[in-house]
Amino acid sequence: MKEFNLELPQNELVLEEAYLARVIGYIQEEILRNTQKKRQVYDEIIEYRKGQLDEYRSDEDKQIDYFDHERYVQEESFKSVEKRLTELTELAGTPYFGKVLFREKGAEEEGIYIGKYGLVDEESYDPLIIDWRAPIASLFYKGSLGRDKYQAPLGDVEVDITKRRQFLIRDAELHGVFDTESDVRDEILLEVLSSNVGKKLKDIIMTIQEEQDKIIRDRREGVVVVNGVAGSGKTSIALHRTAYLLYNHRKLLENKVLILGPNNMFMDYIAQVLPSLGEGGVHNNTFKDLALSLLNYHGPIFMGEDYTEALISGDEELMEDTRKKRSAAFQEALEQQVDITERTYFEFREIRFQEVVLMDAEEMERILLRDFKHMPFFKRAERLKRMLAKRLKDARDVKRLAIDKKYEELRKKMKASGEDTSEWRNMRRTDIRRLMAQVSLARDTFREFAQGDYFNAYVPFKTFDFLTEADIAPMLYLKHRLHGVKLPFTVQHLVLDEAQEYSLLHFKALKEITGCTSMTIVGDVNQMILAGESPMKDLSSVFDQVRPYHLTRSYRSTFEIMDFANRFLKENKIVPLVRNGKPVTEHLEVDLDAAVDLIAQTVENYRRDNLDTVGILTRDMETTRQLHRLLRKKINVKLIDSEDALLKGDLYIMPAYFAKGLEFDGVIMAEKASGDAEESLIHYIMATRALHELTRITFRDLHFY
Ligand SMILES: Nc1ncnc2c1ncn2[C@@H]1O[C@H](COP(=O)(O)OP(=O)(O)OP(=O)(O)O)[C@@H](O)[C@H]1O
Repeated sequence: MKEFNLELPQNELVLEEAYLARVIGYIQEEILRNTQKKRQVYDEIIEYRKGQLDEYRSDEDKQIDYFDHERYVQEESFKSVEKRLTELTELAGTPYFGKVLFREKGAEEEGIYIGKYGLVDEESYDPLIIDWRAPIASLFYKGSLGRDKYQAPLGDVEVDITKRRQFLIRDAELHGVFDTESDVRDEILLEVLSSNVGKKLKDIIMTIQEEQDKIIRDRREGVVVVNGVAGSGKTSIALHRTAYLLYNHRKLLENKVLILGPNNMFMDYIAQVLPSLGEGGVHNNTFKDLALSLLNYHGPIFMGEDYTEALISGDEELMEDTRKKRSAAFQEALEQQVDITERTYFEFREIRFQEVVLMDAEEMERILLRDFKHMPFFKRAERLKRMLAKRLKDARDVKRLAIDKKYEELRKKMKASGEDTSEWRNMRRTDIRRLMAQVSLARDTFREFAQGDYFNAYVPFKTFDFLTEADIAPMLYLKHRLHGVKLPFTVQHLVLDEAQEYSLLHFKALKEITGCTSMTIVGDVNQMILAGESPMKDLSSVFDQVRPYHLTRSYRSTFEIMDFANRFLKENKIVPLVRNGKPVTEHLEVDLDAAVDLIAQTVENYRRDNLDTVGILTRDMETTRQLHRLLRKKINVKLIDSEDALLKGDLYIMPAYFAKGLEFDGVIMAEKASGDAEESLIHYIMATRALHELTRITFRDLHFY
């Protein structure tokens, strides 16, 4: 690895080396202690198990009970010891990466070391390492020295920050140490950003920037909305914020965070970040999959890549329908439909059982439209059905009692006069049977009350004779309004990534279904697949306590790449962090054969430049498939033609809309020459996927064969 100057005065360096040695020594002892503890827990379990088996040799139920309980205890103690061992093993290589010196009012200067996990010397109670998520660790991520504050459980604490020091420690050795007055940045950040990406998104705790840290540590309550340019760290921020919130509100949030991303490929791409920060127990999904399972809809639906393809290829009808279904007017129309459904779904009428009126039309209307207005409509109908069933039962009991009474009197009379009573029994049975048949008939008149179907109410909104992706959020919203939709788990914090694609109805449906008031919403309004207004820009009409953030600085790409990508933006341009790289290369309007050769050649050049992952990004699926057919004769490239594909390997070809949120060391934009200004957003998405090198190749008049 690259060595940095160890630029401290000799005496300070000696002190730092000594501290590192102390901490590493302590970690190793802790590893030993925990390994023994693990062994001990294990042995105890084995011993105990043997004893139990002997004792309950003949009682299978007891044995099963025991194993259920034992498995639980075993899992709990094992989990915690194992988790700690994993953390300690990681700390043994890089125990910390930062230090901050500060003085509280009237107190001595003190210093704390910041690492991925906390560590306390159990004898002296000295905090050897402070977890980066602890409130006091925020001092390390502040933009400057001097007066500042951090949030403690009992309120803000004012401090004077006197020094901020960064360390590069690998394999328990000190490779670099710097004092930085301003943001955590400079050489370490540039070094991190200059390295190759790897196949999955990584954590950024060593180099979180102040503007990012503010969002990560913003308070739990309310809705944080981040609109940021490509590469500004939105996904990273959302995930680090999740880890931060879990650490500081574990009881409330454990297993109660839901992260929704755009597709499964993206979810897989970000899957490592939270575990690498020591956090699990978070629910992940895509909006589509979650919604379809809540809708319990298994019919055909035009969605995913087919739908996106149709949109970007300019299918006017589909675009218009999509725009319509994203609009505020459409939400209004759905509300009206709820209203119409409530008033017309059932006929308000008298319901009788023989001569008994179980409910008159007026009461039925009152129950369905007024008394239980706070409940979803079909829930009210279920309630109505239960009320009717109860009244029917009561009426039946009265009748039944009357039958019993009638025959009892008859029996007495016949007995007194010495008549044969066998006949009355049959008559009684027939009467009861008749009564039950009438009850059943009466029940049939309101049996269907509990079977309301939201889908019927949605039918008038179907534009085509099939459903499309644009119908999913409205259907979910409508189902929720009519039936009340419930998630199978509790959500206390909701994270939405790539949220520029969400319509008002998405936000409303999610808010109401989860009942969640704490959210982190991130997206880039410049990366919408179908250009238009994104409600993400102002969510105050949907949520309370909205705190918007705007990020313009990008960390992903070189200066040259960002400068190039800015061409495709009219406003809100990216502010590049100055990290220079190779110039962007363009080969415009070449013949197809030459283009294929150029792509293969560029991949080879990228390899020579030590780039690991390379993405060949096209505009649509047809170009992707055809180019893949031509390219695979020359290079081994993986075709990504489904949003559920797995990113295996290191050279891919895919349409740009799949690459949203992903990144590659080198990117080749490969497309037909068209000069269509409408495509600038797609170009922006393509260009901003690249970290180190970017090449654009356009080919003339493509006649694929
Ligand atoms: N403070 C940071 N230190 C180091 N790397 C960072 C930092 N912030 C962001 N990055 C890196 O920049 C890249 C972009 O981050 P991320 O994917 O989170 O951005 P994004 O805003 O979600 O991008 P997109 O809009 O393209 O989805 C990642 O490689 C990430 O690791």
